[in-house]
Amino acid sequence: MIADRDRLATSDARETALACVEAGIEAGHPRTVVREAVSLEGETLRVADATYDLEAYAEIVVLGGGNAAAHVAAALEEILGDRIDGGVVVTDDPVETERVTVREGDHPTPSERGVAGTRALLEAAAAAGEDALVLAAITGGGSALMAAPAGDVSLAALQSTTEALLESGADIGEINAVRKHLSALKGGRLARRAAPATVAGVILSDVVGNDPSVLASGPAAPDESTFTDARSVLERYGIDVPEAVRERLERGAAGEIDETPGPADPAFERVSNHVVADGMTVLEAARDAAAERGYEPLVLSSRVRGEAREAATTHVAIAEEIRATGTPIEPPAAVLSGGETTVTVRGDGAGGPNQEFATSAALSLAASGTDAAVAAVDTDGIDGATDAAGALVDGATVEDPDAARAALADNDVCPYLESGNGLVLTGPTGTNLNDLRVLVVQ
Ligand SMILES: O=C(O)C(=O)CO
Repeated sequence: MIADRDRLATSDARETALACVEAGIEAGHPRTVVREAVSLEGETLRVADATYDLEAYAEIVVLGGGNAAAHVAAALEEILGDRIDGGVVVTDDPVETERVTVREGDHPTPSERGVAGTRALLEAAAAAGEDALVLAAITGGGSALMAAPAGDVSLAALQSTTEALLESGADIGEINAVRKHLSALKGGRLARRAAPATVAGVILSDVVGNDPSVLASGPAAPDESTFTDARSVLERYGIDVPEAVRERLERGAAGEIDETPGPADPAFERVSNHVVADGMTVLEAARDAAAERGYEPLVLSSRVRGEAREAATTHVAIAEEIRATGTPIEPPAAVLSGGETTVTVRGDGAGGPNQEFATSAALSLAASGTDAAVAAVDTDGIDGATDAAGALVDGATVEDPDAARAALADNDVCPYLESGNGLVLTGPTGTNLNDLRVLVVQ
């Protein structure tokens, strides 16, 4: 899965960090987690802890989107075979399916083809009858991939708003509060389109806390955020948006446009959202891989967030403590965390949160002389808007601390890491369960 693995795995600590990354991503792949969470016995379909009597439904369709949505659709087809009548998913990681139509879109910036695919998805949702069972394959990346600009908002306006939001340092709940109010699908509007069909969300969570209304901007979840919240996010982060976006949010806040459907909306009477995998799925597998290699594992949290470079300093401090005093665990040890850090972009370069985390960690490791390797990856294989999943570093990565600091200052760590042989390249992994960080302390 990791390109040029041998070149990267130059020490036992680095090898172990890569093994943890691979084990975590593999454990979170839909072919694994969907098979665990979904099963068919006779006419009873189990999705997580819910059961559906298939005799009650005239058709079964798979609808959704996200980086891993086609893999979810393929896994559902394996389980349900020709019981699936059709469906549409929009993704940037296509895979062959027999019955569900896979439409390609783009991530992290929405595109024309994504809009076209999403139109087909909305049409399929509207066509689902009262006696249909909709399996909603929803995964991270869905917000950009399932692009359906609402009202007078153009695709170009949605693209520039998306880019400004992603660079602002706002968290995913804040970003998606805005996106939900610019969309014909997000914020529960897909479920409203499909109602009164029964909807069972099969969700891979890449958001801290697994809130289905935030995940992929909650196409099938009631939304409690408001137009006013969306305006506050833009104000809080000083985000400039095109006129049509500003006007829509203003009109919505003034009550001139319908709010996204909330929990009391009848559209959700037959909807249940099931999270079948999340960041902890990845962390548990990575923890086991570390233990198998003789490293004492310590899972810190699946909920780490905040500015990537600062989170790195804290993580390295924990590694330093382990090395210096054996607290809270004795080396050799592997410290693991998940969640999603952010980058407040001030410069004009290439990189992503995991690459900034790794660069900042490498600087701290070099400064303290700590013998540790650090891997930080986005489990979908795409960190920021680069081709790298993230990076693998140690204290030796930073030969020139000033150059590393300059790369961070310009948010241009991707070329810096590339020149130091630090980038981890996987290509699209088929899943998306947030970030994984592994610190292996010798
Ligand atoms: O909203 C999205 O698309 C995300 O990746 C978070 O789920």
